[in-house]
Amino acid sequence: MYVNSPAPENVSLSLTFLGKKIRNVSVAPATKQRAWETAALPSDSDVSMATGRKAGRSHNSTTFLEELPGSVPDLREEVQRCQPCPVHKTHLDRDSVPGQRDWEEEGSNDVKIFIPYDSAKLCITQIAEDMQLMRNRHLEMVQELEENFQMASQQNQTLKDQNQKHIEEKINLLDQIKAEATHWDREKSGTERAAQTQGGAGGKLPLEGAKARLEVLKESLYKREREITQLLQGDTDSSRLDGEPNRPPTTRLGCSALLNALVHKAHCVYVEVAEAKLLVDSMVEENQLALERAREFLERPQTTPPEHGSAEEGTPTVERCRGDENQEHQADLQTSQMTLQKVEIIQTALECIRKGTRPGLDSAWEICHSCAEPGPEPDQDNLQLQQVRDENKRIIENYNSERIMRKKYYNMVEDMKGKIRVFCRIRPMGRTETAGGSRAAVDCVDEYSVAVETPRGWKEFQFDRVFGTASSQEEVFQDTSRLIQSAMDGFNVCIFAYGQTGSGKTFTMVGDKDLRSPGIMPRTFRKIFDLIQENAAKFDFKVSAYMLELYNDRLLDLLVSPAEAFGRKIEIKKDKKGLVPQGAETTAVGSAEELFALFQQGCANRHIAATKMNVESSRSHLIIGITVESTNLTNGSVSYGKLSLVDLAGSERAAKTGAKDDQLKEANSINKSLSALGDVIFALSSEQPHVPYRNNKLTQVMQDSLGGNAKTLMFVNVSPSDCNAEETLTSLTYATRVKAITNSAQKNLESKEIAHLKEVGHCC
Ligand SMILES: Nc1ncnc2c1ncn2[C@@H]1O[C@H](COP(=O)(O)OP(=O)(O)OP(=O)(O)O)[C@@H](O)[C@H]1O
Repeated sequence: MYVNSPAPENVSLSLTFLGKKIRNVSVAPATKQRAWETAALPSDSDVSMATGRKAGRSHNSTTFLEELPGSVPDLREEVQRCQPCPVHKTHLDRDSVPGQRDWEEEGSNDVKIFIPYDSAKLCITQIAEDMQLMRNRHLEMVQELEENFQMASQQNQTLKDQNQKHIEEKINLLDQIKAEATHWDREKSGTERAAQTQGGAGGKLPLEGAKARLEVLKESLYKREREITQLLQGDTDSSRLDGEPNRPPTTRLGCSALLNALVHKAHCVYVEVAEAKLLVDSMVEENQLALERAREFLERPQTTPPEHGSAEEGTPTVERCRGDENQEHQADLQTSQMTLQKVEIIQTALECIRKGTRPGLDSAWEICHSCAEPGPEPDQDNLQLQQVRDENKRIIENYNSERIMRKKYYNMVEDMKGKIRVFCRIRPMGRTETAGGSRAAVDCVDEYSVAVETPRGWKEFQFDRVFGTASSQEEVFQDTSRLIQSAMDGFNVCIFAYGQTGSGKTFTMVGDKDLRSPGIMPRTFRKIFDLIQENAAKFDFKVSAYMLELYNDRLLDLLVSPAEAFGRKIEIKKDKKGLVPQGAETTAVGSAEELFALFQQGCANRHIAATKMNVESSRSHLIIGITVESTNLTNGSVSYGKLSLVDLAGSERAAKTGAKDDQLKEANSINKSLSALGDVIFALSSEQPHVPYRNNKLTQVMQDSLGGNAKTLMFVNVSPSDCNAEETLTSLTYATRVKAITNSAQKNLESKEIAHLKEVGHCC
C-alpha cells in the first residue's frame, strides 16, 4: 500500500480493492500514527482525528517507526519499490482532497504515507467482509447451479425413460416379427416337405409346393367339415343311451359350442369394425320393430271372419266360403306365430353379438335350427308369400291399366265437351343442372300423371297427356296432329307452349337450334301439305301465313325487316271467323318448303338473347298464324280454318336470370303479359262473368284460344330439377286451371252461294 502524497496532515483517501473502490477513509499523518502504535489501540474517533502538522517533522517519525515490529518496514519496503501490495494488489488512491493542489504545487518530492496498522486492519476487515459477501454470492450461485443441474438431470431421466420404453416397444415388435417369421418359415418348410413327399424332385417347384399346400389345407378343411357335420347330425339319443336322460344331446352341445365361437368372433368384429357395429345396431332396431309388430298382431283380439248376408244363409256356397275364410284365418295366425318365433330368435342372436354374451343351450339350438335347417313350413310360407305377391302385382297392373283407360276416356269426353287439352312435357336435366348437383323433383307417374316434390311431399297432377324426359319430338307430335286435321276442316286451332324460362317451350314448338330435332311448327308445315296432297282430289286448298312477335307490349311483324316492323302498327281485330291481326303481312304459300322458308325468315328477326338460365332465351312471344281455306270440289262449300302456333316467352325471375337494363325491361313486359294471361285463365276457370282479355295484347291475341271459338292445346313445359320445383308447381297449377276452361269451337263453313256472294262483294 502506498500513497503518493506529500500531505502531512490527515487526508481523505479512497480504498480500492481489485480495481473496485471500496470506501473513503481518513488517514492520519505518520507522526500521529507512531504515537498510536506505541500507545494503546486507538478508538475509531482517534483514527478520524486530524491534527495539522508540518511536513518537515516527518523524518524523525520515520526513523522511530523502523524500530517497531510489524508492518511498517514491510510497508516501507513496498513503498520504496513503488509497488502495490503483492498479496492483495491493493493501493490507496489519492482522492480529491481540499488543498491538494497546494501541496502538489509546492513541488516537494514524493512523500510516502504509511497507513496506520488499524487503518490497514480496517481495510482488511472490509476486504474480508466483501469477500464474505462474495463467498455468499458464490454459494448462492453454486446452489442455483446445483438446482439447475438437478432439473436438467430429471429431464434427462425422463427422456431416458421414454427412449428406453420406445426401444423396448421396438424390441417387442421385432420379437413379434421374428416369431411370425419363424412361424412362416416353419409353415413354409412344412409345405415344402409335403410337396417334396408328394411330388418327388418336381415338388421343389414353387407351384407344385403351393398345390401340395392347397391339398393339405383342403384335407384339413374337409376334416373340419366332417367334424362339424358329425357334431350337428350327432345321435340325439346318445345321451339317453348313456343312461343320462337329463344330459343335453350331442347335437345341441355341438351347436352351442359352434355358436359360442361364432358369436365371439362376430362380437369381436362388432367391437372393432365401425360399419359392422352400425349394421348390427340397425338390424337390432329393425328386428325390434318387426318383433313389436308381430306381437301386436298376435295380441290383437282375433275377430272371426265376417258374416254373410242372411238371405243365402246355409247354402252350400256360403258354407264353402266360410270354411275357406276360417282356413285362411288359421293360416294367417300360424304364419304370424312362426314369424314372431323367428324374429325372437334373431333378436337373441343379435343381442348376443352386441353384448358378447353366450347364448344359452336352448337358444343356441333354436338359432342353429332356425338358421341352418329351414323346415318345410317356411318353404311353404315363401311359396304362399310369392303367390300373394304375384297376385298383388297382377291386381296393381290391372288397376293401373284400368286407371289409364279411364283417364283416356275421360279426356276424350272432356275434349268432346270443348275443354282445352293440356299436355305436360318434362325436359331432361340440363348439363349445368347436373354439374350443380341438382336432383330430379318431378316424376312422370304414367302417361296421364305427373308428380312434383313440394315441401309438404309429392303432389300429383293429371293432364291429357304427360311426356317424360325420354319422350321424342315425334311422339309429342303424333298426339298433336289430330288438331291439324281440325284446322284443315275449318276450325280455329291453337297450340301454345307455356312454362318457366328454359323449360323447353321453344324446343317443343320450334325444335333445337340446328333443327335436327324439329318441333311442332316445322312438323306441322309438313303435315299440312301432306294432308293437302291426300285430299287434293276432293278439295282445293289455299294456305297463307303471318308471323308476329309480341315484344315489349308491341306486336311486330316478323315477315318484314325489323326497321319496317317498328314502323307498322298491328292491331287485333275480330271478324266472323275469328281474330285477325290487321296490318300484318300475310303471305300465300304453296308448299311446306315455302312455308318453312318463311318461318326461318321470321325466326331470324325474332328477339332472342342469352340469360343465366337459357343461352337462347326468347325475349318475345311468337305467334304464327296459318290460314287454310278449303273449297269442297263436290259442293262448292268453303271452310276457313286457322292454325295458331304460339311459343310464349317464359316467366322469369330477374335474380335467377341475371336480367339487367334492356333484358330487365323485356322480362317485366313478359311477366306482365303472362300475369294477364293468368288472370284470364283464372276468370275463365272460375266462370267469372267478366274475363279481362283487354288488359294485355297477349290476352287479346289469345282471346279465341281461351274460352273462344277454337280447339286449343296447351303444352305446359317443366324443368325436372329441384332448383326449379317452385316454378314447376306454379306452372302445373296454372295448367290445371286451363284444363277447366271450355271453348266452343265451331266450323267456319260457308255454302257455295254465300262464298260466291262474298267473293263478288269483295270484288266489287
Ligand atoms: N325435351 C328436350 N330434350 C332435349 N333438350 C331439351 C328439351 N327441352 C328443352 N331442351 C333444351 O333445354 C334448353 C332450353 O330450352 P328452350 O330454349 O326450349 O326453353 P324455353 O322454355 O323456350 O326458354 P325461354 O322461355 O327462355 O325461351 C335448350 O338448350 C333446349 O335444347
